[in-house]
Amino acid sequence: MNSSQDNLFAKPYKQVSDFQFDDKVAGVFNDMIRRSVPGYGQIINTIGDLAQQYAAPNTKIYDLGCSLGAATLSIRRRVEGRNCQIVAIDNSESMIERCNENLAAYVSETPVELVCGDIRDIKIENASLVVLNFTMQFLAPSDRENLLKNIYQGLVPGGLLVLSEKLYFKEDKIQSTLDDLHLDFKRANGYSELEISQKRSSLENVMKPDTLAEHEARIRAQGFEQFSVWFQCFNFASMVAIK
Ligand SMILES: C[S@@+](CC[C@H](N)C(=O)[O-])C[C@H]1O[C@@H](n2cnc3c(N)ncnc32)[C@H](O)[C@@H]1O
Ligand SMILES: O=C(O)C(=O)C[C@]1(C(=O)O)C=C[C@@H](O)C=C1
Repeated sequence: MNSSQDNLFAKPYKQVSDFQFDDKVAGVFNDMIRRSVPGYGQIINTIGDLAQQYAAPNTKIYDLGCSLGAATLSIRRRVEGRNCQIVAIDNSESMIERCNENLAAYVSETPVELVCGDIRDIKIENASLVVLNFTMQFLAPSDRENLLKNIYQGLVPGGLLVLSEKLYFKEDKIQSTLDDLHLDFKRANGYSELEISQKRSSLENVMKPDTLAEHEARIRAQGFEQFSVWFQCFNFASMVAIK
């Protein structure tokens, strides 16, 4: 996938503005997320494996907050021949434009409906798999329950939700220990102290992580029968829930 190197926060800003998924971010996003989220590549590959297990014939698969289409591409490779339709949605025009190019680079018989829109406004229907890969953390906390309701109602029985998120920990020493490990991961990937601190300020008002207990309680409250974390590295986790 095409992406320039992320140096968006490398020069000092007098005032750091709130993080947005604009054209600048979309242009470096593949590099940014791989250097910022431990296990991202593994999570993308595993979403494909889960699609192979869960995508039921003649159903839909939703990739909510698809960005450049990494999860959609991973899924599409694994569900050929099942008459599935993938619906990939993002409200950033720059992401959708680039996602469209990325999808067009590979031949596939599985159609992808690419939607530039808000995931809070669409109706999920006849879904065997719904993916929220580091997207829900950017919704206002008050909107998260409704989104999960919509997902639960739109899943077929036995359907799967994959939810990946940055986590917050209520226990202060655990929070600071795992946060420090994440910062070391970013340093090891070449980010400077200035880049790390400016990006942190930029995300502060925009990205509001929940605790794992909050995620589990909200998911189970919708009626999901089974729930587990299948991946965790430091303060990043990916969860599965089965209807
Ligand atoms: C961290 S990125 C997701 C990464 C992507 N799922 C992946 O696996 O590479 C979050 C994405 O969610 C999108 N987003 C945030 N809020 C949204 C909303 N309300 N509706 C649609 N997309 C949204 C952003 O534009 C951004 O592209
Ligand atoms: O928490 C951070 O420092 C991050 O950079 C995380 C994160 C994410 O989890 O989505 C935030 C914004 C970018 O989309 C890439 C990574």
